[in-house]
Amino acid sequence: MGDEDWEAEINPHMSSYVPIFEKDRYSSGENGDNFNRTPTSSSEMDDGPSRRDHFMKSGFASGRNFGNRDAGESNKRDNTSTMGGFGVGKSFGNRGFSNSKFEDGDSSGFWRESSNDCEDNPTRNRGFSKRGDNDLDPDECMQRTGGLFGSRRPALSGTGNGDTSQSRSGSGSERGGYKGLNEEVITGSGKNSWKSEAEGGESSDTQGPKVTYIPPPPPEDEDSIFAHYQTGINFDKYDTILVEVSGHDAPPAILTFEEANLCQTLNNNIAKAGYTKLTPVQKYSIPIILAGRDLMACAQTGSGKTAAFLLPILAHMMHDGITASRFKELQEPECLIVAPTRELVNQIYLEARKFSFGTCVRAVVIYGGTQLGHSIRQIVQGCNILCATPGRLMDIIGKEKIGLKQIKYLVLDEADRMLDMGFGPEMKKLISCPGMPSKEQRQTLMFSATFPEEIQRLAAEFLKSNYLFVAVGQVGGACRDVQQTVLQVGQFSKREKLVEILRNIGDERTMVFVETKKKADFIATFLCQEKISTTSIHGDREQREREQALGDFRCGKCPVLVATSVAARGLDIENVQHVINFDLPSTIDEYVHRIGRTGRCGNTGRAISFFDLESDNHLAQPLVKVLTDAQQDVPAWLEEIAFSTYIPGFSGSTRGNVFASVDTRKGKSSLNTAGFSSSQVPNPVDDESWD
Ligand SMILES: Nc1ncnc2c1ncn2[C@@H]1O[C@H](COP(=O)(O)OP(=O)(O)OP(=O)(O)O)[C@@H](O)[C@H]1O
Repeated sequence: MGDEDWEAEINPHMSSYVPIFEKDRYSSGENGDNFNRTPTSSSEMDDGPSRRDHFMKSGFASGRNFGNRDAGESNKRDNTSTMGGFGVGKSFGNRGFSNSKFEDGDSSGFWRESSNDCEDNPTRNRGFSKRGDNDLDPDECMQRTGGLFGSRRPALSGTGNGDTSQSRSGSGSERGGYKGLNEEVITGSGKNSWKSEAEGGESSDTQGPKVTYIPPPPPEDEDSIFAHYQTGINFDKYDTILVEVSGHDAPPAILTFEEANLCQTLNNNIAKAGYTKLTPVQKYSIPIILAGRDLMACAQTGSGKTAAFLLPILAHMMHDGITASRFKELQEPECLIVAPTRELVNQIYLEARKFSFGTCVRAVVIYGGTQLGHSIRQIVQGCNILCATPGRLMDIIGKEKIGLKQIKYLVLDEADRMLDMGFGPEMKKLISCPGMPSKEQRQTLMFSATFPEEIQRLAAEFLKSNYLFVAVGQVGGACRDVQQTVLQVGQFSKREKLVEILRNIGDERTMVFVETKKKADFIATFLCQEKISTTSIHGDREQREREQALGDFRCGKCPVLVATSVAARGLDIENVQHVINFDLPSTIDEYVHRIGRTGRCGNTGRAISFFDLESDNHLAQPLVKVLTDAQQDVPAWLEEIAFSTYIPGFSGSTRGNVFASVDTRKGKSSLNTAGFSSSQVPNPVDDESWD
């Protein structure tokens, strides 16, 4: 069927129900969902029993979600409770913050956990951060031990709140791990013989309350669908970035959208999205995907990787034809896109919806933390492109609402994360699900800004042997449009420094990354008390709260977003001018992703990192390399630490290969093997709920 035929098949009634990140959209309530009311500070205070349970389990009698408040009236209200919720402050308050309200309250809450979360942790000096935050949550417990990829988590013993962590960890694995704390429990089915024992164990529906959250639908009007931000002054500099393609018989790059020879509808959508010029990763990836080749592509953060895979996939689908998008109990999508976080899959979905506008292709998004029935309802209405987080995807496959027989395109966004110890086992299961076409029969595409060598080797199992590898510029390196500053700040001076910086920044949008979920709440609350409008996002927050936080940040209501690494990858938020690493992450890859939330699409941004001599020395060497490669100033003290810290396996050169991450088939080493790649070190967000 030709392009035009497909374009004629527009279904004006095709509706999709996914969240958007605008506060006004959270007032639905039409589904009768208690959690779906317009959230106000008071309503958030007024948690239902399930949430209270949740907080108790997390070691917070109350107030752990106070970081979600903006300053002002609600803030005043919050403070009272905050004293109860976080009212400990031993670790912070006794050191230079003696007047802090956090000092009040009983010591059973934050302090006990903060002794693990926030105090210096000598083990980090070795680059193997012992994650003090025992706050395992069941979503995260999907990262089970065993299997090919081993355990994603470091040992849990010997840390403060051991009872909580161990019991919760244990329950997570018993349950097979696909559950979020409040997710609906899926009863095991005898038909799911491909499921592991652990998954088979996920049969109890007595574990926690059901998730009832139904995300509000995104706006359907064309202006909203095509809303976009401007490319920045450095967009044209992309042309000067070196690109290397390896593998045999790579098709030549294209220079313009016209050369891609896409159908008229796609071209119209590209124009409406404001795209006039291809970015380098698009110039190389689009023809490769159009030629039907498997691809592993590494390109810097914010340089357009999403469109690089969506456009050629859509072009193929328009050209080859798709199963009609109509109501069916079992849907068989042609394209499956998986990504590590809920917010990211939703963002990819919105991009897919934008580029497929006016075509017969129906994109659907499903992710954890939302009502499972809602996900199923979205799917059965028709599904050609499925954007999913791994846990929810496996649930839905287990429920036999999705068949994999028709999959022609499998995309792993943030592929290194999808294949590491955390999600790797799920991805392996996915490709061995009944019906999933073999790698010879499907096209597999992997994208990321970082791609450690050993993960590339694992990736080979998913890809045809003749896959192509595209490396754009300093892959695995930081985007040059981000001005990076590293400051030496001790643990107990960090809050003071943060406030000083934020006061100078004013209202400019800023993401503040911290190490743990509890610290995210704590710092957000602290900033609110300092009258800095702040919200927070992390894996302990309910999905409704996460989406509201992102919405408040996007629209500028709360210009400061305190986040754990759950927000480090992929999120594309307009006008984020600053990233502050209040705590540095454990891995250099994570650092690169975090600072990539600013300086996107040719815009400039700033990243400030607090380097704590007590805990961050293991990062000195790779940090010096990243700074040098991105032509940033390297502080002399950092260089000194870098050279005095021996790290096995690190090349030592700060002027190494132009391509920081290279195709492992060429046998070269990569930046990310500097002793700190994400697959080698316990993941910095081991305590996180990702999907
Ligand atoms: N050719 C283009 N012209 C104009 N804008 C573009 C173009 N390609 C992508 N963009 C915009 O650039 C922004 C960043 O794109 P995208 O989110 O795909 O980056 P990314 O490379 O996937 O980043 P990350 O590594 O952080 O996931 C988006 O707002 C996207 O719409």
